Amino acid sequence: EIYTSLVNVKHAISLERKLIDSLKSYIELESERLQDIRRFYAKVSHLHSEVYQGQTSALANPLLAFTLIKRLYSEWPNVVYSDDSVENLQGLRSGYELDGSALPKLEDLQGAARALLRLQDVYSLQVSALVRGHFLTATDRGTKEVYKPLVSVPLSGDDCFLVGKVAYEQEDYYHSVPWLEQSVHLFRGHSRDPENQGTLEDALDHLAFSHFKTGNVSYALSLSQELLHHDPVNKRVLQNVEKYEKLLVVRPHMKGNGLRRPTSKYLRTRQAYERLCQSHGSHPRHFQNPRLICNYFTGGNPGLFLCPAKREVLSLQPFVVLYHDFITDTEAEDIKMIARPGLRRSVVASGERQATADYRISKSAWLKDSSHAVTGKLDQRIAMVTGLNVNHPFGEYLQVVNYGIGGHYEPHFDHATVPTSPVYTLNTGNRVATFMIYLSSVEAGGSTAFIYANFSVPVDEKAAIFWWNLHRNGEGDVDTLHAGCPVLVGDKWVANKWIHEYGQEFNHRCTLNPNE
Ligand SMILES: O=C(O)CCC(=O)C(=O)O
Ligand SMILES: [Fe+2]
Repeated sequence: EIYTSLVNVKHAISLERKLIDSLKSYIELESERLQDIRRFYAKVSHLHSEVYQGQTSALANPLLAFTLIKRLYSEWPNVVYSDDSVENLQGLRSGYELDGSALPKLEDLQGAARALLRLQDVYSLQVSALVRGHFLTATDRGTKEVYKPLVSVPLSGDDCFLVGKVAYEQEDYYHSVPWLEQSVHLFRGHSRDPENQGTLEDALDHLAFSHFKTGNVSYALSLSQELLHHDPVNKRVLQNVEKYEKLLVVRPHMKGNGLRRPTSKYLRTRQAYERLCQSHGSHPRHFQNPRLICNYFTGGNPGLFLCPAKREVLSLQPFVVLYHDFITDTEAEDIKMIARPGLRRSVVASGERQATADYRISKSAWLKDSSHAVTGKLDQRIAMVTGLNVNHPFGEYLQVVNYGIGGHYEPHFDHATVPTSPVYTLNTGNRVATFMIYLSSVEAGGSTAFIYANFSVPVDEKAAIFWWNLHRNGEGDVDTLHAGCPVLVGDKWVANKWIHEYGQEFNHRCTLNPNE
């Protein structure tokens, strides 16, 4: 899987660079081959126009007769049956196939297309602008540019076709329609490029059917008629046209029921989630609530006297704090470097087991090897600022996460909510607290959103965020429902340290008060 981590996407660039080199040498070889053929063509046609001049008498010259026979016997076959073009093509293909296992697969293409649809939804992006390479979001007062790329790369008709087709195949016509509209628009009046998979006819076909499925029969009819214009004997389309015409006779004003966004079973909290993702860091400030303080924090720990933690209290219920400049650039780079080889598709708890899910798109690695000085140092610092015991198994190993294209983690709890959860396999109780370090910045998107608590925290490079997942009585705090918003632009890395209940008996008092 490439699309679930930007590390892999970056690797794909070097793959393509190699392919460009081999395409260049293919073009050179083919040009030489064509040049040779052209020279032969020029030679023979010159003989015919200048020497024979259509007169067979010229063949009285034995030299001309000999060369004619030689040409027909051996020169022409050497040209006609040449293997050179096949050899050149094989060279090109073997360069491509050599990297076979590292090349994107269908699931990558579909995953990347779904990422675009997700970004379109969560950030209310206009498809027509996206297609032109712009990130415009619809607001009450018109449109706003959420991100201004250095270079805007427009999409082609075929690009849009593939995105629309992914939605179409999921019977998601809300998304297939705008993408296929763009595809049809871009394909019209263009000849077919060899690299394309779809054609104007394909796009018209899918778009017409999407409209038919959503009840817009008259539009489905006119698109099908346009399609017949290009492919007049297409039986299926001829039948469709007949069907649509009959339907319109019965109900001439049929307009369709409009496009409705498909409901997702995970997103009961979708509206709040998307609002928080769009608002780009919307936590209340200390001037709005005087108890939300910023301070240099030591917690009485001598280890912090010389360099106290820069602590900002973001929320009191649930209790969430942000530690600015928690990690140095070098430490963040070291952690990423150590984690890179171990990155695997992130999983989520699924009953008693763990499984991949569309609602968490990232790769992650557990840093189990305590021989790395940097992980030990971080553990020590986390223990100092939280006052908690983070040694394994009271703290889990550091989990380093790299998000992929449009990577996200939809609203979830970090703590176990069922007794069978894999969280309990350490036998140290539930995850009482989360300590999450931002190891990178991002250009746009990717905030951490607290859904019920109604605030979001933008990715703040080198900062760390801490919150209690459990109430003091050990019950899960539903207010901690949180999410990693889709990364709009950038390469987002975080590291999670989950701290468990056991081992904290003298550090974090529990309570017998059932309401606390
Ligand atoms: O990436 C984020 O902002 C949140 C990640 C998260 O909640 C998790 O990994 O459990
Ligand atoms: Fe989480």
